[in-house]
Order: sequence, then C-alpha cells, then structure tokens
Amino acid sequence: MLQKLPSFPGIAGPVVVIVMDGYGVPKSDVGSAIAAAKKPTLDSLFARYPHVLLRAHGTAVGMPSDEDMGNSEVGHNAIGAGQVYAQGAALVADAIASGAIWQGAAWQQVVAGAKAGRGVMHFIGLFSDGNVHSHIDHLKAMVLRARDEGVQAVRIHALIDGRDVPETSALEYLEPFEAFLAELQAGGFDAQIASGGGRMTITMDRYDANWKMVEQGWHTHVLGRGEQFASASQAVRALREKHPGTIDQDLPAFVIGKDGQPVGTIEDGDAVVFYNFRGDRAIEITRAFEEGADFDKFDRVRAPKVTYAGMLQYDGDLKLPKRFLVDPPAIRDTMSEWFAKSGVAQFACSETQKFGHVTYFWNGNRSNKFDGETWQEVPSDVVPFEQRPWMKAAEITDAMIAAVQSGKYKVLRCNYANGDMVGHSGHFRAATMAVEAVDLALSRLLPAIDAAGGIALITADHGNADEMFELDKKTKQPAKNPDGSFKAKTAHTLNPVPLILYDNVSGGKLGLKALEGAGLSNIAATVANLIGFDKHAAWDASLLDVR
Ligand SMILES: O=C(O)[C@@H](CO)OP(=O)(O)O
Ligand SMILES: [Mn+2]
Ligand SMILES: [Mn+2]
Repeated sequence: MLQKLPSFPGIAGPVVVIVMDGYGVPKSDVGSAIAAAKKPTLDSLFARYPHVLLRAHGTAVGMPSDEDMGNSEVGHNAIGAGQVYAQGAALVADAIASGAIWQGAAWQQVVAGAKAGRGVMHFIGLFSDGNVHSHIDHLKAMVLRARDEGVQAVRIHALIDGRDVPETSALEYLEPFEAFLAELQAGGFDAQIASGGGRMTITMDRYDANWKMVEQGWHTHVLGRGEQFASASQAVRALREKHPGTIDQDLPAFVIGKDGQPVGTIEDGDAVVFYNFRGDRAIEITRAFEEGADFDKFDRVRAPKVTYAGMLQYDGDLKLPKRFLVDPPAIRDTMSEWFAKSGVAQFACSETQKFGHVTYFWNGNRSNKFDGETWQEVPSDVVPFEQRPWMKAAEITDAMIAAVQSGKYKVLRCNYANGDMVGHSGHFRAATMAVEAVDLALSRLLPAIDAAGGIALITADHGNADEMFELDKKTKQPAKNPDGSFKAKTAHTLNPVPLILYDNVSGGKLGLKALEGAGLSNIAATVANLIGFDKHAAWDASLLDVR
C-alpha cells in the first residue's frame, strides 16, 4: 500500500486523467491544426488554470535518442508506470549491437527451424525507419545474420508505412533495400521481398478493431493470393497509378510473383519472424500463426507449421508470442497496480482504436485488470477517420460522465483518439474538427467533474495534430508539393505536450511545479499526491505544488 501524505489528505472527489492523443504544443502555429481549431474550452483552460509542458518524445519516454518522436506505447507506458524504461526500439538496437540477440535461444530456434525445413526464413513487419513499431536496420541485420548462419532463402513481407515516415516515402525505403538484397543474391543467397501492402490495409490491425485486415494479410503473406507484380517497388508504382491520391499506409496488398507463381508463400517447416517490437498491432497476426485449430477469427485456409518468433514479447499476461527474440522492458510498479493495492477504485475508458492504450499500455503491456479496475470500451467505427473526425468523443464523454457521477471511482482515465487518428490522415481540415470534437467533449466532462468535487489532469501522450505539414529539411519551413500545396505530414511530432491542472476545488491551494526536464513519467506521482498518497519510490517526482 502507498503511504499517506503527512501534509495533504487529498481532494474529496475523483481525479480524472484525460489523454488527448496526438495533442502537442508546437513552436509555431504554421501547419498546426490545433492552432487553427476553434477550441474555447481549451483556450480558457490554458488561460485560467495551472499548466506546464511535459517532454513526450525521445529519451524522456525511453526511446534511443531525442531524434525519435513519441508514440502511444511509450507515452502511455510512461504515464501509467511513472517511470522511464528503455523501450523496445532501444532494447532491440542494443541487442543487435552487442550480438546478444543472436545468442538467444529464440533466434537459434528460428535458424534451426528454417534449416530443418525448406531452408526458408520469412520476415514480416513494418518497413521503415519510423522506430515506432519497427526499424528497417533491425531487419537488415537479421537478413545478414540469417545468411551468415547458412539459411538458404529469406522472404520479406513488407508492410508499407507512410504513417511514422512521410506519407509517400515507400520508394525511398524499397529501392535501396531491393539493391541491398540484389547484392546478397549475387553471393548465392536467395533473398527477396515476397509480398506487402499498406499497413492500414493489411496485417497490422489492433485491439480486434478489424480482423479483416489480418485475414487479408494472411492471404497475402502466407497463401500468396492477390495481384502479382515483379517487384515491390514496381508494385508501389503501379498501385499508386491505379489508385491516385492513395497514401502509402492505405496502399492495397500485393504479391511478388515470377511466371505467375508467388515467390514466397509460407509453408510447413519455414521459420517466421514478425519483426515489429511494438505489441498492439502485432498481437492479432501472432495469434493467427500461433493458435491451433480452435482459432476462429477468420478461415486461415491453411495454417502452416512454422517456427514463429516475435521481435519482443507483446503481452506479458497472455505470454504472447511464445517465442521472442528480445526481452521486453520489465515494466513494474505501475500506478494501476499500486492504486489497486491501496484500495483505490479505478475506471478506464476509450474507443477501440485507443482502448488498449489506456488499459494494456497504461498497465505496462499487460492485458489483465488489477483489483478494483473497471474498463469500458466504446466500439470505434471502421472508416477512414478523416470522414468522421469526431470519432467516439461524445460516447466516451457519456461513459466518463456516468462513471464520475456513479461515485464509485477515485481515479479515472480516458483517451480521446481524435487528434492522433485524424492527424495521421494528413487531412488538415478534418484534424481541426478532431480537435474541436475533443474541445466540445471537455466542455461536457469538466462540469461533471466539478459537480463531483473532482479535479482533472488534462494531457497528451505525444504530438500529431500540432504539425500537419512536413518541414523542409533545409529551410525548416513547411515543404510544398509541385502544385504549390503544402506537403501533408501524417506522423507524430517531437513537440512537448500540456499538463493542465483543472482544479475548482482547492481554492488556489494546488498548483503545478515547473520541474526542469519534466515528462510524462511525472504524472503518476502527481495523481497519487492528488488523492493523498505519497508516490511509489520507483516513480519520478510529483509535479503537484501544495501551497
Ligand atoms: O497508429 C499507430 O500504430 C501509431 C503510429 O504508428 O500511432 P499511436 O502510437 O498513436 O498509436
Ligand atoms: Mn498516441
Ligand atoms: Mn498515432
């Protein structure tokens, strides 16, 4: 149990942590959908309530460097755990640099598995250097190592990104990679890209939002069914011509074929490595490979017996996958766990697209609840979110208001997906509406918190809607397309995020400290203090100022 604070008994009502996904604070308003949005509630929060900026990217959230943008996994992990752990991106890079990955039993088993079968090793994963789910350098290192260890053939199934990297950058990754493989091919080793498709079209669904994507990925990677092309770069060129305006993440699936035959179906005796380190979008495809005859999410047609490994363990409760190349961060002592141990009832809510963020990521990549936790999921629409930028903000708000009014919970949390999911579309106008939807939601939720004598901490996990244009690398000004329009940016940003203390109960007694270098990991201790507990020893400092 957490210790009671000697000097402050905590507020009488509930504490509500509101995560506005993808809401960063940019240096300039140019290209910011947040600046362009009409948002009277947020404007008045910034004008009237204590607030500070928190670091939400790079080393502050356990990424390898401060060049790395933030993302939902590392952001929610840091908020929920109150600590910064070296995250998947850093752990995998280190394991490759030290060679520890090759000494691990999992790597040795996939190599042995491939060799005992047809000598084929498959790599499936996100194909970019975004470092949110994966990094292409990790893939390269594994291909080279497989060759050195005598694996005869490698087949790569490339999920085209355009969401963590510029929206039509696929060829910048594919062409050099194809040249890299061609060189290896000259050495007598057979390495080819075998299939692929946009990451939002196939394979990388999350939180059971749309299993059809995974089914289509299975058909593409495993069965080799679909439109055939001579190479991945030719596929991307042809598909762009056929579907003008389609950005990389939404490209249709493709199969690489020779003389009408797919070059890399997945067969009994092959080895398969899913090389994403991040779990949310890796779990469903992993289940399709690992589960037996009782798998009922779609008809696999054929379920080859393969030696399967994930890059990391994706779920510590479900122990998924069974075999993984690198140990995940050992996230311990989360606020949910310690609030549970202290008898604090907790409520978590979001819509499907972010539901796991406020539950599984928040709780340190664990899918089980702690005692006294209640989770509520609002089903997301399965549509391009620029067509519905309001998403489920209203329904999440309804659920939060009901939970606050029930009086059952001391700590509540929710995630509004809008700024992020619509920000990823690159659609500026829709992104302003996304921010407006969140503003409207706050205008409803905050009075309910007042009525319950509560306080809200309003924050975000990383930026996105705050920068909707790519910046020119040299001039640092928004880059333009040949037709003069701005180049849309779909990725997260490196900007800090706000932390606002919405407090109408303490009469000005409570404030926020502007701690040098403060980041998302300072939120857990702040929440603990607000409910009258001292922070857990492992947590970073509280920002609560009690005057
Ligand atoms: O959609 C996703 O998978 C990532 C971007 O790759 O976004 P977020 O981290 O906000 O979930
Ligand atoms: Mn996010
Ligand atoms: Mn995102």
